[in-house]
Amino acid sequence: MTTAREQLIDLITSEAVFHGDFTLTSGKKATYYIDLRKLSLDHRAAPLIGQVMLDLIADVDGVVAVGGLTMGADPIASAIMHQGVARGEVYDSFVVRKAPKDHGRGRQVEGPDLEGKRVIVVEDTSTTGGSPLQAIEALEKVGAIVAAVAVVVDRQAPARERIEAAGYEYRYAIGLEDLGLLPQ
Ligand SMILES: O=P(O)(O)OC[C@H]1O[C@H](OP(=O)(O)OP(=O)(O)O)[C@H](O)[C@@H]1O
Ligand SMILES: O=C(O)c1cc(=O)[nH]c(=O)[nH]1
Repeated sequence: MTTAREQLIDLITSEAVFHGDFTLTSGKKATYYIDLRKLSLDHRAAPLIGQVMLDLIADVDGVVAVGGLTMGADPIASAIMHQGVARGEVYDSFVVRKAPKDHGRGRQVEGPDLEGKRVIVVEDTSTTGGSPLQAIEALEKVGAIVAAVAVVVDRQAPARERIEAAGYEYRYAIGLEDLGLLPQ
């Protein structure tokens, strides 16, 4: 029987890798784009993402919540939360807005109160690591303790180096080699 990770790799390879000329969040150019939103919002793939990410973060102690910079991170955090409940591993989820809300409570981090709580920043695809670093800045402003950054697909651009240089643990579930792609 194939594992959840193997099934997820098959789905990403066949349905979420697009070839062409792309501009990335960082402004870098690339000849392929991994559109994980296409799968994190898909009923076949979302439970697999939840399971693979639960396995990835299982040994990080004392974590009460997972989430990241909206919107790529949002369905990843939800998948972890829902699959976690099914496994008896309880995580809440949170959403970090790209900027604080300009009305209501003016929050940038939405969800449970995270002051003094250990959290994991999640991400769908990581290239430069700028998005998780932005999420970390907002989380630390509300007093959260970031235990690690956990990513579904790592593009082998400088995300690991930047996040580790900033003092945070970085781990990922699927690398370019798993998808038959070369770093750019
Ligand atoms: O490692 P980085 O250089 O930060 O790039 C990766 C980010 O880019 C994508 O999000 P995008 O900025 O396209 O926004 P979205 O999630 O709102 O679609 C992706 O979901 C990551 O969050
Ligand atoms: O760097 C990015 O912006 C990026 C690359 C990628 O492959 N997929 C994605 O969603 N964002």
